Amino acid sequence: MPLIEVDGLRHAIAGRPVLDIPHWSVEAGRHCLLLGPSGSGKTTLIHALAGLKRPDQGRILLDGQAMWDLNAAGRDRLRGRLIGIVFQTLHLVPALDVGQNLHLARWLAGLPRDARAVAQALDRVGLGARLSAKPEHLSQGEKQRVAIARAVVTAPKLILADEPTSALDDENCGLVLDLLLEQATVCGATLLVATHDERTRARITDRLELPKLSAPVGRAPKEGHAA
Ligand SMILES: Nc1ncnc2c1ncn2[C@@H]1O[C@H](COP(=O)(O)OP(=O)(O)OP(=O)(O)O)[C@@H](O)[C@H]1O
Repeated sequence: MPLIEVDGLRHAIAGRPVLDIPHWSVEAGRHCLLLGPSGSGKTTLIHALAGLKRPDQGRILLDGQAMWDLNAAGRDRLRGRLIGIVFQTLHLVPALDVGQNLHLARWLAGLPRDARAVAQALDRVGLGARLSAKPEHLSQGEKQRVAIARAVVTAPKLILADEPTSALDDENCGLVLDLLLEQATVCGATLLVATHDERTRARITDRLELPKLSAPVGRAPKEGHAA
């Protein structure tokens, strides 16, 4: 059974078409790349899948549930139950230490407090010793690993990772991909990695290629006016 099923998905931003996906599905447990040049709508699709940005048209089924038929609270619950997200800009909460960032993710997912689950998730990314560190005291690579640990501390069925490697050198790119694949396997999760990083192509063979639907413009036109 598909974990992700998308039909007739269309979205425009400021009058410019960004997404047009007639049909796409990903079977449970598969690893899939979401490929496309900068501006092709990868982040927009990740946010639509996660119930964070409503698409203009179309249907998104996650584990058989229609994400956008739910109200905001229902979407929050479905996201909490099913999805772990590694955001492009990581979004660690700077005022909270590493452990608290992971506890917050579990709380937002409606899960009970579980210090062991948090410690295990950090151990699995090699950061067990940094539980009490604030994000500002971590290197970029360490922050990225915390973001991965936070995405999997809820034992999600779907891991969404938005451009997790493009800012990394070859060695760290390989390490982060290894970690994502390993964590997906540990959780038995479906993994979707959005990227324009060519180095990821050899590691994950399933793919959705997004075309760029319209040329970039210097300034976004007003809502409702096509570029
Ligand atoms: N808030 C916004 N206002 C205007 N245009 C936007 C906004 N957000 C996104 N866009 C435009 O929508 C298009 C798709 O953006 P999106 O971030 O989804 O692409 P992407 O493939 O993830 O790009 P990248 O690889 O650079 O992160 C781009 O052309 C972008 O400029």
